[in-house]
Amino acid sequence: MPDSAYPAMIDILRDFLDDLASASLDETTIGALTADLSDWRGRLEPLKAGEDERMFGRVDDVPGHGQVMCPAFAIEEQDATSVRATVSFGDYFLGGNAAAHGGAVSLLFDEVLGIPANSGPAMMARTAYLHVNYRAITPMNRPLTVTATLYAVEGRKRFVRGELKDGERLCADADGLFLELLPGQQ
Ligand SMILES: CCCCCCCCCCCCCCCC(=O)SCCNC(=O)CCNC(=O)[C@H](O)C(C)(C)COP(=O)(O)OP(=O)(O)OC[C@H]1O[C@@H](n2cnc3c(N)ncnc32)[C@H](O)[C@@H]1OP(=O)(O)O
Repeated sequence: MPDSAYPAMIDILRDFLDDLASASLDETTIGALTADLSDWRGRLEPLKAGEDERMFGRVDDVPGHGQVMCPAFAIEEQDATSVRATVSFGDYFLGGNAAAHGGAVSLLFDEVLGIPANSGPAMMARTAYLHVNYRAITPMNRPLTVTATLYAVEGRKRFVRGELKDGERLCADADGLFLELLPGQQ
């Protein structure tokens, strides 16, 4: 995707969602925003495309693959069985009491554990289960470290563990089973 403005547009969209989530809105602003968003719906609707033609979540060389569903993480280290990345939960991912939403933490783990689960040449693997333990509050708006390691492979089963840390403090850990798809399996 050389020279595309898409990654910068996704960055602005992330910032917009953080600003929206952290704002106290008056009725005039809500009305203006509704009109602008409605205008954009009209512009985007005719551009609907099949999965293979979409960009959202499918851009390999930008953090988060160019989507805003999950916090963008930046990979610092990666090998065949493990990955380490930094991530920050913006206001859009606030749960309550200054802690990140648990669903957003799970979504992050699904994405990050999916990397070592899918790093080999074999068929793609899908998440069969993802067990998440919330060990301490996941703080907002600061760099955290997320890691994932493929620790066992049994036939089609790939077992992956992950941790989310604020410095040395463990915020959450996860254990996932990813199953290699069979030929023809969706
Ligand atoms: C933010 C967006 C950005 C997008 C940007 C894309 C970027 C690209 C990055 C890639 C990163 C992908 C990471 C995301 C990955 C997903 O999130 S995938 C979406 C969530 N997962 C799903 O939708 C899966 C839904 N489930 C299924 O499709 C099927 O259940 C499965 C997982 C394919 C397994 O079905 P199956 O092949 O029929 O397997 P089955 O014969 O039932 O079981 C095989 C064995 O596994 C065991 N097993 C199966 N399920 C379980 C279970 N839940 N617990 C324990 N054992 C189990 C069975 O007991 C059996 O064991 P054995 O008897 O052989 O010892």
